Amino acid sequence: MFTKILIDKMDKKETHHHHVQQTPTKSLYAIRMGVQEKPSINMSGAIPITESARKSSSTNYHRNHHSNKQLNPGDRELAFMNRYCNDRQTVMASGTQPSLPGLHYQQQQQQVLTQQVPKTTVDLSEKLAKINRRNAIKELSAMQTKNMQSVDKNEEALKELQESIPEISKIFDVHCRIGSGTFSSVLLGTLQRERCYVETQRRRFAIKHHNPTNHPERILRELECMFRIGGVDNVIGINCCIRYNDNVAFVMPYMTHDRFHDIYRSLSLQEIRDYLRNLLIALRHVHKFNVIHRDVKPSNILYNRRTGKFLLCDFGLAQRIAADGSVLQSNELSSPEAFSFLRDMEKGRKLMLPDGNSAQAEAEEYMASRRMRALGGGGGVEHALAGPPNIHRFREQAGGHLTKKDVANQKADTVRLLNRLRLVGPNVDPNNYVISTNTAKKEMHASRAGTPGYRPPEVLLRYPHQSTAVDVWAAGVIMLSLLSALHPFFKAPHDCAALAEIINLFGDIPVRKTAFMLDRLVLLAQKVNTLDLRRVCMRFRHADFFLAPEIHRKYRRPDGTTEMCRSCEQPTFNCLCHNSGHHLEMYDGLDVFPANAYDLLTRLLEVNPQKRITAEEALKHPFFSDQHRITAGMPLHHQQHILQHQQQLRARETLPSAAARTLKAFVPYHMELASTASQAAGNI
Ligand SMILES: Nc1ncnc2c1ncn2[C@@H]1O[C@H](COP(=O)(O)OP(=O)(O)OP(=O)(O)O)[C@@H](O)[C@H]1O
Repeated sequence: MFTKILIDKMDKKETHHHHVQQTPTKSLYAIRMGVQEKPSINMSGAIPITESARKSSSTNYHRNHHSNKQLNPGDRELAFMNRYCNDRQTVMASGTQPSLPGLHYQQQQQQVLTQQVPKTTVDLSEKLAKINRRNAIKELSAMQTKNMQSVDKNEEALKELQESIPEISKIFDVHCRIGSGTFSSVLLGTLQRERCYVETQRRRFAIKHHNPTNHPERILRELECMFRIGGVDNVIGINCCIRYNDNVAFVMPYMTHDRFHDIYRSLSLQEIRDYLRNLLIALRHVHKFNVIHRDVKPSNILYNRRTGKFLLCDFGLAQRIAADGSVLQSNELSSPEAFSFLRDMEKGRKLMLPDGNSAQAEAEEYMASRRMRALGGGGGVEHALAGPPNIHRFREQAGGHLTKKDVANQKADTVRLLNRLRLVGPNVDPNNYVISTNTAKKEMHASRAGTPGYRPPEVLLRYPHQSTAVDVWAAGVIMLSLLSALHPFFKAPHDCAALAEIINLFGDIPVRKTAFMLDRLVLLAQKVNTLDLRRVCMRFRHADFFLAPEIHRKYRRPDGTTEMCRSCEQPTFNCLCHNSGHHLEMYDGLDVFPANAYDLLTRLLEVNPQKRITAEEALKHPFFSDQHRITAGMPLHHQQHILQHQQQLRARETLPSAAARTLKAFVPYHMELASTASQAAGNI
């Protein structure tokens, strides 16, 4: 049956795709026509255009270019065309023609230039204009195909949900797709019975529609985690679960969140501290249940920068560990555990609480957090990462005139560093890079569940007895991205390369030692030095300063060369090796993070899982000490009051009231579909 569904779907997708490719939309057609109908381009590639039109197109482009993400597809086309026109004008202006007001004047200039410019230049600029036009058309159609595909995917997800669980559209107004992963599509829904409310007062829900190919036991495991663990301490809860045949949807409180990719470079120290604290609170909670989340990564963290709210979601890969440290297999659907769980869920019906995650509730919470901030308290912080105190001095050094050679040198330095971090020996066999030293036990089977780039050494070393330390490592990788402003930090295509990246950063010795302790032997061709995490983070975050020509000139040898460190392959004054023996440029005052941030980072990224800090211990680390929150110049008694308030808030953690155990029972309906589902809706 699965196969049939899959084939049907694939057929549908393919037909649709053909349709998309063959029939350009009206707007594309119009734009194509526009391009073709333009007057033939003269030697300067200029299309007569008034100055005011030029200005407005240029302003539009700049405005749109910066806010392109918020634009709808039509606007994006407009932005693109504006840019296209601008680009053509740039080509036109590249013939040293100053931009002058007035159409008449331009035409005069064109005539003058026609007479003066030799034929070869004319040919060249015509060719350039043609190439430019062709590229623009290509780019435009690619952009349109992408837009159409995303609209298609959105509609496809809506249609699929409504077709596979028909009752959903009797309970919810499903608005759009808000996310998708390997195993599911997540859609935004509001209750139909709240249609009478103003839109902003309607509670919003995230409906996670599992792909029918997702194994039922896996879905059950995720559901169990969300039910038993979720709803408190920054862990996502569940409102209800609806099943129809082989289709399952989880209904969860919706949370507006920021994409990590958009914010990781600009988070302030306080925001980073709050982000990590919230993550560790969530992990401490999950780990209390002897559960490894196994997929801790930014896209599974919902974080709202404005309100400071935080939720850890997606328990699709979670695993329970037994007392002896072995990973428990998920419950079989017919096992007594599964039944007892479903019974518990049934009882959970009565635990329903009203949600408060409407847009209005969110705005109110934001205003409350602003008031708190005004008093000097925590919560979401608006301002971006403030520059270090000595930033001006460094800027002066870095801001000197850059020659082409300087820029090339800068690029080469960074590329060398990235290559050094990502290097994998050419003769390594990716399927056979680690062997077991314990010949008595031949097991090499270990769980690899997780996302590349976030897997810890013990997973890459195929160690079967994994623990909650797996998640702590992933939290460390997130912290590494935040401190270095490099995301994703680890990018290996396979586990062998992933281990190589870890060795390239932490050195071969810690990895060899850990491997030995776990009865493993890593096959390494050469020694690799440990790098200094703080300098690596600073090097990426403040690349401009490390690459400032002034500093490079200061250390250049009389013959024009620069001494390089053979181990980290950087100039010796920028050496990144731990305990470097070189004379280093210290960049004092450049770093915005306190030393204890790097101390915590080192402990989260401890190669040896048995020595790695736990989430609970990490929360007691001085990096999170409240002393950082005492504001200079404010009477202490006032701050005491703030701290008390903060503690009360923290007791609640940052969980929206919405997510507190608002559980609905699992609704396995088939025949009695209408009655049960409506009843479920009534209970939300
Ligand atoms: N409660 C929610 N509120 C708002 N958005 C959500 C919510 N839950 C999930 N999302 C969005 O949907 C995306 C995918 O969700 P989720 O990670 O649970 O699905 P998945 O199929 O398991 O994904 P992956 O395969 O990437 O792990 C998230 O990254 C997030 O952007």
